[in-house]
Amino acid sequence: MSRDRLNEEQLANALAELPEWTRTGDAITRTAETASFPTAIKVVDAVAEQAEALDHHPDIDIRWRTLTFLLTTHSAGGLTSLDITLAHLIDRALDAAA
Ligand SMILES: C[C@H](O)[C@H](O)[C@H]1CNC2=NC(N)=NC(=O)C2=N1
Repeated sequence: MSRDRLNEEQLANALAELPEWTRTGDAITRTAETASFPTAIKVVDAVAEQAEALDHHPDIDIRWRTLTFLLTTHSAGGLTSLDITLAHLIDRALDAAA
């Protein structure tokens, strides 16, 4: 999968499929409240496994049962298709825990 930065048009198209995500400059973020702290940790564990498989890692903020994920591709200095792929996987992990 490409680690090239997405252009504005590619990014707009990709973000149209990710309504829960907010663009903040060169990153996208999603905050989600889970049912409990153990559920939040299970989501983080599932995401960690997928991030390893993808060799692409989110910044994760854990506050009791609220998780914030921040995605960017450090090596590219911006957003790439890896961030879009990981965002969809995180959406799926959150849905599965709901
Ligand atoms: C060598 C390895 O591919 C790199 O260090 C990877 C690991 N995970 C990564 N994760 C993220 N979010 N950005 C990167 O640039 C990155 N680089």
